[in-house]
Amino acid sequence: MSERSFTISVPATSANIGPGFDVVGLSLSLYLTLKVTITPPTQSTPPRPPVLTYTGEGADEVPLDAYKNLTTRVALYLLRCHDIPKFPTNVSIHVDNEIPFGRGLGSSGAAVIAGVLLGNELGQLNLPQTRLLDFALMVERHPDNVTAALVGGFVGSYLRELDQAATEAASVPLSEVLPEYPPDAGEDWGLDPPQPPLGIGHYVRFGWSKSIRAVAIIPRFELSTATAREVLPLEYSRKDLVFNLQRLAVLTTALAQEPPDPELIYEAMKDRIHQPYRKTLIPGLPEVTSRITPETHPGLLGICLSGAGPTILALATDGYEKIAEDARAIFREKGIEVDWKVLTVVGGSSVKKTEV
Ligand SMILES: Nc1ncnc2c1ncn2[C@@H]1O[C@H](COP(=O)(O)OP(=O)(O)O)[C@@H](O)[C@H]1O
Ligand SMILES: N[C@@H](CCOP(=O)(O)O)C(=O)O
Repeated sequence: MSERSFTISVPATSANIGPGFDVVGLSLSLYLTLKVTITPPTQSTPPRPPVLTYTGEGADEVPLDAYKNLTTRVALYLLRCHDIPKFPTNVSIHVDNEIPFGRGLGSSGAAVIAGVLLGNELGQLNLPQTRLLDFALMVERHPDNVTAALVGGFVGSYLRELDQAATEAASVPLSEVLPEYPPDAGEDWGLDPPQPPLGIGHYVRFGWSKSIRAVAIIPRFELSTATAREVLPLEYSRKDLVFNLQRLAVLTTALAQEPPDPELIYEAMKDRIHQPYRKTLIPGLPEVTSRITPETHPGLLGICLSGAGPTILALATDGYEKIAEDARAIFREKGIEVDWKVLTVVGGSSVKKTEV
């Protein structure tokens, strides 16, 4: 057996794009990259868990213990589901991450997809993309980020209605899907891991106008997705649901038209399902989304919360700097500093074998 080496690359994502809560996602040009090397065991190299090194966003907080790190725990979940109880010996993983944590740019979705791809490679499982998505959806249970991160582009997805048995299989607590593996437990993890039902997630890729860029205005504070979901109601009025459905139906096609129509898109990126409830967690959100318009900022198409926030996503064909700097000024009035980046819509995740 010879040394194997490969690179996994997963893009950031922006979910929702206004009205498409838990439905649509967009893959963007910031990357989580894993460089992986597997050295064959020799008599003098005793088995060891993967060695993880990490640079970039989150480097000061991410666990480097392979049994605690989100990406490697997801990889181990895949391996265990295929009767492989532990990591192969002598795996080295260097992670470089450009996706900021807890900002609404899909860092956790990217970490989960990286883990699924890592498990698939480590176990040489050759799983099809649809099955990889099933595993990702057992961990991150809203499909918008993980689907866009895996397949790339502007994507809409839904979860298949499952029968009783499959619903139970897909509803197991996350702690059973991803236990915090004790490093000294050897191969004895106890319970068989819960297998994902087949074909949970389904998606379609929409068109995307090549002239549209995404300006990400990124506040310098973290907001966990879990916290930003806790403030949402469990029920909505028919009026609010119809408001969002009308806009989402228009938006998915409007963003593919050449040239894109700001009048149509600005209104179609409005939302009544999640943003109004999240404004308590993101000072400045209503002001930024209402004061920056296509009339005040030529080139702007529409503006919304990115994922669960706090990042603001402005879609535009021009005028990127003015949009971002004016958003910065509004956030500053609330005592919040931001960074901003102009991003492009990119393809999905890749795994490339590298020569050693
Ligand atoms: N590359 C990574 N490696 C390990 N854990 C990660 C990575 N990226 C994100 N995470 C975990 O996901 C958390 C952020 O997830 P979440 O609250 O959903 O925000 P986001 O909007 O960035 O996805 C981080 O605090 C961290 O625990
Ligand atoms: N639909 C989800 C998307 C969360 O995205 P993230 O990038 O903030 O993790 C939601 O709005 O809760």
